[in-house]
Amino acid sequence: MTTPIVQVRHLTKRFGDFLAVNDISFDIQPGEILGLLGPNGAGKTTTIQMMLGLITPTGGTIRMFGLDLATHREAIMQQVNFSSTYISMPYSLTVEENLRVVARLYGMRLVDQRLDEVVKQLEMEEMRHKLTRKLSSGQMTRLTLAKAILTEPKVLFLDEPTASLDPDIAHKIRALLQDVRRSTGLSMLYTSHNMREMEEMSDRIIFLQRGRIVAEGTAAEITARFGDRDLEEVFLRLAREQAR
Ligand SMILES: Nc1ncnc2c1ncn2[C@@H]1O[C@H](COP(=O)(O)OP(=O)(O)OP(=O)(O)O)[C@@H](O)[C@H]1O
Repeated sequence: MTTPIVQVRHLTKRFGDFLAVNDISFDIQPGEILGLLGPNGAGKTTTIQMMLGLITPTGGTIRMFGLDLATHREAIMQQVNFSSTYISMPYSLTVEENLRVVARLYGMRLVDQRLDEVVKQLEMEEMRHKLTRKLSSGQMTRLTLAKAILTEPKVLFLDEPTASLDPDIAHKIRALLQDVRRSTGLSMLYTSHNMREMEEMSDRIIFLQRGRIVAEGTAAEITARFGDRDLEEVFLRLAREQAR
């Protein structure tokens, strides 16, 4: 057995009387893509925000690389990055300037070489010198992804990484993430509302409903367990139950 790169135990978040995340435990192995699925309000973003140390858990522990996030956040975050549609970057800077700020924050060396590489991988040549305020939503998604892979993290949190992308570039980005995972052993926690994408990308999936894990396994295992045809049917069933 390999040692998990991420270990989450009994993680809980309460907002007042409301339990947004309710005693969840899971591991992520080196090189594994773990899908985090659940209807709106199930607790996915709250979980990711706790794993990035942006909000403090009410209970439970998060360990990465064998270290406790509560006491080693800075060391852990050097090896972690994330992409989310909610990220905002200074609009008055160009794409390249924004990426250089990220590189500086992470204390990266050999920035020029790495920048060229990422711009090429994400086909961002045309937008490289554009002001961030002038980007389309698909270009903005690519910028947040570039920011996420630029620092060559060991763990990547991807919250809807292909939102607003056209099918062609979304396909290329999924292939790129798989390539990076194969060549570097990168681990990912991945969310998407696109069930086919979740089936394609995730080695394993955890399904959240009202803050609790209600199913865990490969897409095929989860589908079989509920006796449904595909992940989409499982999702609809659990989303409708949560809404009741
Ligand atoms: N700061 C907060 N104060 C009070 N309630 C909150 C706060 N942040 C989140 N919540 C609530 O916690 C629940 C979980 O929200 P969360 O954003 O984690 O869900 P999600 O699974 O990411 O949903 P979505 O798919 O819509 O992004 C929601 O009911 C939300 O209203």
